[in-house]
Amino acid sequence: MRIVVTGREGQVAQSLAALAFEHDVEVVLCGRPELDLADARSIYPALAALKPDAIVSAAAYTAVDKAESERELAFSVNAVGAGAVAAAGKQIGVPVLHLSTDYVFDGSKSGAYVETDRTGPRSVYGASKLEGEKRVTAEISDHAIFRTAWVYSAYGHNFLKTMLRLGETRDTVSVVADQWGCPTSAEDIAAAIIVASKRIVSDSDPRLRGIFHLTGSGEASWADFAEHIFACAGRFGRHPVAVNRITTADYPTPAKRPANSRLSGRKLEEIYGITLPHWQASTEKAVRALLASQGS
Ligand SMILES: NC(=O)C1=CN([C@@H]2O[C@H](COP(=O)(O)OP(=O)(O)OC[C@H]3O[C@@H](n4cnc5c(N)ncnc54)[C@H](OP(=O)(O)O)[C@@H]3O)[C@@H](O)[C@H]2O)C=CC1
Ligand SMILES: Cc1cn([C@H]2C[C@H](O)[C@@H](COP(=O)(O)OP(=O)(O)O[C@H]3O[C@@H](C)C(=O)[C@@H](O)[C@H]3O)O2)c(=O)[nH]c1=O
Ligand SMILES: [Mg+2]
Repeated sequence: MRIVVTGREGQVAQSLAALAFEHDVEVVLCGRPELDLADARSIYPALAALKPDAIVSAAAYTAVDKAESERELAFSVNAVGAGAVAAAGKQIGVPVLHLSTDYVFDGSKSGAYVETDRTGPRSVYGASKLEGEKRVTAEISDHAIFRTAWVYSAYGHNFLKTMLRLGETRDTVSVVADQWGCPTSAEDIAAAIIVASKRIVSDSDPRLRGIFHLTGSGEASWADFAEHIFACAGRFGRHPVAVNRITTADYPTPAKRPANSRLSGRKLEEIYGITLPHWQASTEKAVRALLASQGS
């Protein structure tokens, strides 16, 4: 089975490529210049040429703060581009597995969000991803949308790598303790997406289609996440770094983020039988992989 993935250097794209062999699938990454999400006309020819059995729509404009001043580009990539990927899947005749985000929610709920909860993005990035979800749903019925969150890995840019970089030169890092969510390993997402792709390709059950929440088990504030990252790094010989727990008001950013974007994984568990590992265990794996590759 050949899974064609949008994006080349992205965390999820790279993790899918890394897991292909052990899951006995072929993963082909497809990105710029042939496939440019900001150029909708490039999308169908680039994907069709690769003869996919399933398409994983993982590429996106993910710079949350920058998106506030690049609204047009964010929507062109995350909304129009995502819709064009879905339309291409429909034309080729294969399912589309699309990635979305916890930032579609406003964060005012007290418990974990379920798939049917009302959305209300607080940022341009979140709004552009929500519009992407709507377009994917409108373009192709043979789709699954996976909302994930707080993604980290040894690849690309992410909070875990930012913390390890800051920790190299500091003894204390200030991190917000009043935003809650579910840190999620890109590798765990990739494994789940491969399993889901196999299911969706071979089973026309409508219950496998629609929106699903796909996040690491457990929950954390960004400060909790940072503390755990530094604890893991300490076990691999890094000097201790303290986390100064601050509030959102102490850390102004261009984009507003939800105070609570914990996602419930119950639907995914019930329908696909998939549960991701606890974020703490996967964070330790990612820290180990990163520090081993840096030789520290
Ligand atoms: N990162 C996170 O914390 C979260 C991510 N998500 C969603 O999960 C998905 C995967 O995220 P992640 O792997 O972290 O993403 P990354 O930010 O690591 O990578 C983004 C990818 O999108 C590609 N891309 C950006 N613009 C374009 C464009 N115009 N044309 C083609 N490709 C483009 C990049 O291309 P190139 O390879 O050329 O750099 C890169 O491969 C995204 O849909 C994202 O919205 C959801 C929740 C959390
Ligand atoms: C770097 C840093 C961030 N923060 C805060 C800012 C923010 O509220 C929170 C996270 O900051 P970041 O900018 O790293 O993360 P952010 O870009 O908001 O991450 C998001 O990316 C997109 C793509 C998603 O889809 C989301 O699920 C989420 O992962 O931590 C600190 O408090 N101290 C710090 O030193
Ligand atoms: Mg960021």
